[in-house]
Amino acid sequence: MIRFDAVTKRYGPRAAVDAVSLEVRARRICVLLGESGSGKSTLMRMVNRLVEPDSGRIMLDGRDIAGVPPEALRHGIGYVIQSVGLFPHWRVAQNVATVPRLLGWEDARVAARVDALLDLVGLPPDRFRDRLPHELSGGQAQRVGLARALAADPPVLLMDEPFSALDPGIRRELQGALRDIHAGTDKTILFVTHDVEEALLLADELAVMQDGRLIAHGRPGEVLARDAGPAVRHLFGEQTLAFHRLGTLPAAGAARPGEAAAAPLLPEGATLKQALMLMLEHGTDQLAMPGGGALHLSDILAAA
Ligand SMILES: Nc1ncnc2c1ncn2[C@@H]1O[C@H](COP(=O)(O)OP(=O)(O)OP(=O)(O)O)[C@@H](O)[C@H]1O
Repeated sequence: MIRFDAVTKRYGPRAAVDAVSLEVRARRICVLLGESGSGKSTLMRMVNRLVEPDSGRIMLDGRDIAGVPPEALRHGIGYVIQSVGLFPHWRVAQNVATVPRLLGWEDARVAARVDALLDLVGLPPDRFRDRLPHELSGGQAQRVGLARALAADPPVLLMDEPFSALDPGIRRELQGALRDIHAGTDKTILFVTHDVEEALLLADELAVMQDGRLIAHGRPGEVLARDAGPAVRHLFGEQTLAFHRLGTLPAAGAARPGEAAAAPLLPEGATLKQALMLMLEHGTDQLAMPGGGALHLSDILAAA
């Protein structure tokens, strides 16, 4: 769906993005992860032509975006940024309706779409549609920003550290809301963050950047595999890499047949990290699996 072919962008002698080739498959959430200055935002901003590459090519649905006028391109790409960027004198409904209005939708269609989107992002339209941006909390403003990006139903969403400025609790709520929205709408999402926990929570695919280069790409479990290179180990923390890896492994895969008498029951679909947390919480070294079987602490250690 989004393909970068040897894309390079230089500022002076330094390459902000250095010969990056990456394919983001349709309907996936691909998280670009890397330390500050590694080139994540620059790579993302080339997709909607806010930045032009010096060399290489970016294909969107098989079409070279260099041949698509930026305005037309951006109508098919939602863009959400950390500072939200709502128009301060426009009410929430007007802000959300920006792109549908540019596309010439009729009033009734715009109004219905605005209400549906406010519902989708968890803001009851009756309470929120007539508010001004300064009457919103940071989390509510970010929800409006997400609604606005989704307004014309673009197949692609670019999200550049959208939740970084929010409190941890609100941030988790919005991460959950984004996963739900993604599950219900089939968008292809490119998401930039330097937060490892956020990346692992959201990513179908991880693309790890360092000094402008793509140094790892794959499913989180592949990127965090035991043979991960030094840069990935450093980013995820030498001490915590194995723990993060447990979060990518389904507990069901490590369980054994048999009973775990009187042991706590692990929820359906839990990871080994969740299993370990549950063992610590209950001070036990065994869990019962939903549908039968048992998971022992030694099974977790063997898989880590
Ligand atoms: N317009 C610009 N002019 C000059 N240098 C730039 C410009 N934009 C980015 N850079 C440089 O390119 C490099 C990559 O920047 P970029 O913003 O893409 O990194 P990032 O990984 O998104 O960082 P952060 O997480 O801090 O946002 C940095 O060294 C930055 O200083």
